[in-house]
Amino acid sequence: MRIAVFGGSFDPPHIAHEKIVSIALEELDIDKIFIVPTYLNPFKDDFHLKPEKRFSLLSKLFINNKRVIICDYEINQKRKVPSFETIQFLKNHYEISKIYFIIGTDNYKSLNKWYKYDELKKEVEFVVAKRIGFLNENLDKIKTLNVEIDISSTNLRNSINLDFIPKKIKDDVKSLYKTK
Ligand SMILES: Nc1ncnc2c1ncn2[C@@H]1O[C@H](COP(=O)(O)OP(=O)(O)OP(=O)(O)O)[C@@H](O)[C@H]1O
Ligand SMILES: O=C(O)c1ccc[n+]([C@@H]2O[C@H](COP(=O)([O-])O)[C@@H](O)[C@H]2O)c1
Repeated sequence: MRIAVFGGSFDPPHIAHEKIVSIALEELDIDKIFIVPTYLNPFKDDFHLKPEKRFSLLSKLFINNKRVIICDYEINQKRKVPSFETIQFLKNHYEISKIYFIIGTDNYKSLNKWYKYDELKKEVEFVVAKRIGFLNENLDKIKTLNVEIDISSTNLRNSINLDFIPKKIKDDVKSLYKTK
């Protein structure tokens, strides 16, 4: 099986995440995409929505797409999980012949600080989702995805604009932020 791994905080999921998945399924030669919500990004100090909630929002969002798997490995560890470890988990559990790892331009810049980066880059091919507002440079030798939606979860947490929340989970996100 050829796969793409799309890891992220998804705190909350937004329409750029949805678009990344649909472009990846269309443009990468893959059978499935594994979306892996973090328990907590190794470089971050806290999360906002609980991991189980972020997992269930993603599950609802992609429920009808058989090529999308929402993977609970990281949230079940209840700690920061380096992507290298997640890749080992996937390789041990599935017959995998190719792994793309999708990240946005912001993460691409700090990749060399990731845990066991030199080993990780031998196991996966990084694909960069081009992000408005970041310098999308030095990407000529790399596969890219043209996302072109200027939104981040941070902006959405600061002021929830439901226009940027995928239709399927709009009501859930609305009530989550009302009750917070
Ligand atoms: N608008 C976007 N364009 C391109 N890539 C994106 C975009 N939003 C998120 N990504 C990428 O998708 C992955 C998961 O994103 P993440 O869950 O961190 O959302 P985010 O909007 O970056 O959140 P935050 O503002 O909390 O960092 C990351 O690699 C991120 O760089
Ligand atoms: O492995 C690492 O050292 C590492 C350091 C920082 C970020 N990551 C991963 O990068 C992905 C994107 O994270 P985020 O929070 O920007 O959505 C997510 O899968 C993180 O686990 C991984």
